[in-house]
Amino acid sequence: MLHIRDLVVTYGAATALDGVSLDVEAGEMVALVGPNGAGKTTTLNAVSGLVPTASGTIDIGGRSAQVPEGRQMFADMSVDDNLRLGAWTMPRRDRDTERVYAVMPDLRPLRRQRAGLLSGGQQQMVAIGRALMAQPDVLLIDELSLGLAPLIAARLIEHLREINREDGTTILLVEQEVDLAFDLCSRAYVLEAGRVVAEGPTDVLSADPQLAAIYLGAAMTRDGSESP
Ligand SMILES: Nc1ncnc2c1ncn2[C@@H]1O[C@H](COP(=O)(O)OP(=O)(O)OP(=O)(O)O)[C@@H](O)[C@H]1O
Repeated sequence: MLHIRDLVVTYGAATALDGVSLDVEAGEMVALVGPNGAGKTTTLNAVSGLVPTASGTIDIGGRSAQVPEGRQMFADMSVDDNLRLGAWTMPRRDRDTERVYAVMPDLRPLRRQRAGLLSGGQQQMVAIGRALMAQPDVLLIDELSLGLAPLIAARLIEHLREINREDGTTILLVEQEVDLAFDLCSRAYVLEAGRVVAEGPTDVLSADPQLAAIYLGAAMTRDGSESP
């Protein structure tokens, strides 16, 4: 579904991605993890066409939609109108927000609320819902749990599981909380300094003590500080 080969992205003189290759098959949920500045957001932005690529190829076998870091709500607009914005390029008949409420019923009672008044977790649900309105084959999610309480983040993971199960939506998840990402995803890529340094089934990766010590533990706490 998504095939990236030897991708290089530069920002001026700085190389953010230095030959990244990754594959996400249809219906798969794959995690992209790694320390701050590894190039995770750049990878998603390159797939979405938000940053130019210097070389390499990106093949998507369908439509992609990105849930950006920081949610980016239109605070004065209702939940329903925020959702509809995700489908602005679609025919009018495809702008029905019911599809989102069906997979995230927690949002339904909030549909007329101003998005700016929602909690962080609710806003993240709207951000996911807005991306779903574009009926993507591949959902690219940047920092799902950032700033959220663990229970709320776990609830969002359940929603993603449901979205994947219901629609077969393929998911590429960038997430600092490795446990959370590995709970959802069966495979992962570990990025460091613009390169893939490890990849494989998440149960194998998390059982690798060297990898855990270097990439999946100390370097990966939510606030970027070292864990004990
Ligand atoms: N707009 C930009 N201009 C210049 N350099 C950038 C820009 N965006 C990112 N970078 C640099 O590119 C590298 C990769 O950044 P990126 O945001 O993709 O990493 P990340 O893995 O998503 O990090 P984080 O976990 O901190 O969000 C970093 O060195 C970063 O400083």
